[in-house]
Amino acid sequence: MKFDVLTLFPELFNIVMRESIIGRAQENGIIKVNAINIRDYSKDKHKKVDDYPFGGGTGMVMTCQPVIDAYNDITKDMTVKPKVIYMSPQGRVLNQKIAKELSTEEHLILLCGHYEGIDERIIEEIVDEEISIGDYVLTGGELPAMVLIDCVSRLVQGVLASENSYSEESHFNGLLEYPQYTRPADYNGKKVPDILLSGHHANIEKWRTQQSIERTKQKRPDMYEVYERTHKKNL
Ligand SMILES: NC(=O)c1ccc(NCc2cccc(O)c2)nc1
Repeated sequence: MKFDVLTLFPELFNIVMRESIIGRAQENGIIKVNAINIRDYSKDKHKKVDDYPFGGGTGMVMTCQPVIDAYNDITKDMTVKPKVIYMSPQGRVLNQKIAKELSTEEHLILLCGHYEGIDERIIEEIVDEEISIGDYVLTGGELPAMVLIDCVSRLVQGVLASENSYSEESHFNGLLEYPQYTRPADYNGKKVPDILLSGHHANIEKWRTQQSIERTKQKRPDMYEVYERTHKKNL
């Protein structure tokens, strides 16, 4: 899966996306993250990429020309135009379901805005979808783009060590994750629940499911309400 990222700060991606699981997935050729510097496409003699908003107001707006020219350049040889996602506070809020949908795409283009946003005509011209990582405003779309790349990439076949490592985890099955323990079995007098040391896998699975349900009910009643509706017969 390939991500082309249109950004004013490509170095951010070159450093962060080279580390850990995403970095290894790039080395293995499963994922490719290609950061493109929008500023390189500015035709302004001072390489300006923003300007004052018409109608007044504080802050600056990203101009059309550098972004549209960058998009046209990276897609000029593509027969199928990839989906363009603009990271914006106005977007559909990212969740595990959306991440799963996006992980089936071969190629995504992510557009990172800055300042107070981008000229609306960019959205009309090239953006297919706006996605937000939550209801708050950041200084730029780069962190949201990295969050999206991380949560989508880990669902791509071969990125995580084992497929089922995400199928049981939080949000994937509509529940929060059960508590996890590792050695030592007794840490400062705090013991690991006996059931987990029993080696009885059927009982362990039952205990874990019950823990997930209880945690979801307590921490995320909104998620529990959906789970209850879809599983009411088993509860
Ligand atoms: N919640 C998010 O996903 C998110 C995304 C981007 C962003 N900042 C850049 C920006 C972009 C557009 C308008 C705007 O006001 C600010 N901040 C938060």
